[in-house]
Amino acid sequence: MNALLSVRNLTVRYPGHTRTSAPVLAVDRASFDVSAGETLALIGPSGCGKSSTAAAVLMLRRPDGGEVRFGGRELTTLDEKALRSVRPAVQPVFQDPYGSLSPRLPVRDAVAEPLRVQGRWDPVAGPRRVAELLETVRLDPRLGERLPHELSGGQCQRVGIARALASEPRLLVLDEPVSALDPSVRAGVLNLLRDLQERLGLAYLFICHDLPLVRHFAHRVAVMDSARIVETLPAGALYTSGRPLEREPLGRSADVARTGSLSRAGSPRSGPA
Ligand SMILES: Nc1ncnc2c1ncn2[C@@H]1O[C@H](COP(=O)(O)OP(=O)(O)OP(=O)(O)O)[C@@H](O)[C@H]1O
Repeated sequence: MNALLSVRNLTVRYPGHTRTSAPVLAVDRASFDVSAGETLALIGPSGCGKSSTAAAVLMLRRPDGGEVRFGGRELTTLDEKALRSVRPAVQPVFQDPYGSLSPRLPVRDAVAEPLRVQGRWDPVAGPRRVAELLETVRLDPRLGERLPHELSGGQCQRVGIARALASEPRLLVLDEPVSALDPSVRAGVLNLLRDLQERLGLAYLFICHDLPLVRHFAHRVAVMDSARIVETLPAGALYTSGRPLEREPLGRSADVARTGSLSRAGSPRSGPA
């Protein structure tokens, strides 16, 4: 099966922090595929390059090398005008549910915004579509009147997902989509994402620090360390029955895969979270 997203030798560099310091190599020749209906998790210690990879896939940052092929089109060579026709199909969902919404925009306008920006707003069908999108993410359409601060974190993240769905995407880049949420509401949002994937055949690039959650939610896992993808494996192979899986040593990332967790500081914790 042809991959929906095919990334080859992706390289992202940032300028050095001072005029004399060397550039930061944030992503070093990363290669991976994501198919329709599939979730590929991107895991690794803090600072290893996950968000930079996501930003390059979203074309929020032009890569410094490599290819990002989406739906058969090579994105890195497209100019901004050509990219505009592709952007709706690749949508982000970010970690901070409040930060990704404008504080003064009622929920219904936040969800309608992509339709307006893409010239697809219709005064009759538009409000109906917004209500339908809110129902799709299991929110009462009457919440559309509210401002983001009048919603819970979980409700706000559902609005973020509804807003992404308004563009009729084929790939969602989920950058730690539940890590800012109360543990009691995480499962609801993840179940929603899984149902949407099944119904709509969405592909997910899922950035996450929580390995038990990755094992539960993803199909495959790409392990990043120091800007490189060091291994890609089935999510079920991260570890089995809570017992460490015997694997060839791979340095820090292998420790992470064995022990089942990552700390924000980048050092693995001593056991499954
Ligand atoms: N705008 C920037 N300018 C300079 N360096 C940056 C910039 N953004 C990220 N970096 C550096 O690039 C490297 C990769 O950062 P990135 O945010 O992609 O990692 P990450 O794996 O997503 O980390 P985290 O899990 O903490 O979010 C880090 O060394 C980081 O300091």
